[in-house]
Amino acid sequence: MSDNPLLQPSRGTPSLAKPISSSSTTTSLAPASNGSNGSPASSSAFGTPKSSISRKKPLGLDISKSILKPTRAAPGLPSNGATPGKDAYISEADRLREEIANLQLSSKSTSSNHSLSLPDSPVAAHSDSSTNTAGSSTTKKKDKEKKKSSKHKDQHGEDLVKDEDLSILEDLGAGNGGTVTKVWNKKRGCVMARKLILVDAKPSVRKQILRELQIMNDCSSPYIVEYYGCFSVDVHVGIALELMDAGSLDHIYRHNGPVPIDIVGKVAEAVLHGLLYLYDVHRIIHRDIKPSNILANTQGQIKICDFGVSGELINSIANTFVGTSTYMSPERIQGAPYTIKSDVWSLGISLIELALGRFPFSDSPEADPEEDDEEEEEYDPDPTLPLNTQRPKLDALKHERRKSKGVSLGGGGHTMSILDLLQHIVNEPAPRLVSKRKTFPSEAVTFVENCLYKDPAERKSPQELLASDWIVKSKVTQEDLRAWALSLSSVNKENK
Ligand SMILES: Nc1ncnc2c1ncn2[C@@H]1O[C@H](COP(=O)(O)OP(=O)(O)OP(=O)(O)O)[C@@H](O)[C@H]1O
Repeated sequence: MSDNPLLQPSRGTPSLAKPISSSSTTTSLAPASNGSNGSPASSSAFGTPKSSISRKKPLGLDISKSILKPTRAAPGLPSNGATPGKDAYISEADRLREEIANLQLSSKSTSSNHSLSLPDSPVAAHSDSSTNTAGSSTTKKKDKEKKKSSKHKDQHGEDLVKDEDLSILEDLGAGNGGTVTKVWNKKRGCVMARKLILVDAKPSVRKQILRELQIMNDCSSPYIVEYYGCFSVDVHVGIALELMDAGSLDHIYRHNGPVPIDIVGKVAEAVLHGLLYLYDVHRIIHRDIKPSNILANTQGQIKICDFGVSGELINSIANTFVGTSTYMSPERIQGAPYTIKSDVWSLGISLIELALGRFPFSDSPEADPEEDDEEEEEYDPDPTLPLNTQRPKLDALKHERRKSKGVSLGGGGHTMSILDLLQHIVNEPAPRLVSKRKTFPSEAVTFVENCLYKDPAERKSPQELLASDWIVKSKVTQEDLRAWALSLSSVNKENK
């Protein structure tokens, strides 16, 4: 996932939408919206780029934090002198959360303009409009800055999470924007995930990015990956996050096969709660919902990350990749404003992907990995087609699918380019939750259909979806989710 904590929302949206609209009847890019009402976004709301067209990067850095909700750090690591064990880690992680929460409380109690009222940050834009009247004095501003700067300090004036306290344990993954490693926080005695994003920006912009990221401090939800802090590391911006020890859903299905449909239902529920929390409480639209931004842990929790809070970060990611999300809704591809219903579309695509174990868009239903053998028999190479449109040999195909399931743009002998895919999303019927080999519950099929109406007005809202039968009648408990997470081969391997 990218740092949608940084970053993901509209990764590359503009640059992709433009070619499409020029080659089809699609509309040109509209100004980004900051909310479901479709009104034009303010310059900073939700980290939305001031001009979405000029943004090279996908939105959506991740990161979030739920200070008040206990989540267990991954087991198996020694703590500072304490007997290694689950309880030791829980208490360390909780202690850190409490410490941050206390700092927040004291900051808030001394001023209504607490540290999240940062200039140019999404929340800042929001809260400034209500609390900052024309007469804000210089003194007040200074006080505000002071509180901001103490936000991540402990009672000794030290940063709560500093890069030098983190020792690298292992790589967790890499996305377009950065790399993620599992780290041991020597000072706090707990494990964390550290995301490093290569940022191509001058020091002042870098500082601005770090300020904007502080908004994640204010996120507190059991459905949002917890944020512990951020810091500068050479040319990188580092973000310390809650370690989700079962990993992201894309890794999970790639290593374990399709996710059981009942578990997919709980994923849907968790993502919807997370989206609603972000929107209702912080007026943030996630903008980059996809399996790699949905994470699970062995506590049986499912959380989202990588929502875009820092426009500066999105703008400054050094990676030259001009990405786009293949999970983007048709209206977004056509340049319509982003709304929470765009996230609902991305959720629908992600759910199909998890249930089938492959990315749903393909020009051949035979792209189902379970059906590789059939494909081999049916494949009939056409020597008149260019080499790069020929289907590769089965072994290579299988290898490629294993490598790139989830962003599979190919199948059936042809390779779909990213522009073809975006055209396909706009012009063809939405994918459905169907498989030749499995029958899914009708409630699940209907739920996904409701996520994937191409017209956002018809598409259901998160509230409506949460009230649907598939969610309401689910009998899957958190204990079941825990058992599922513990059964994953990737998790088992880790624990050996
Ligand atoms: N908090 C976390 N706990 C455990 N694993 C994580 C965590 N955050 C990220 N990861 C792992 O690191 C991988 C890389 O994450 P990153 O956000 O850099 O990119 P991405 O979301 O996979 O791709 P993209 O940059 O295209 O969005 C994720 O796919 C996930 O497997």
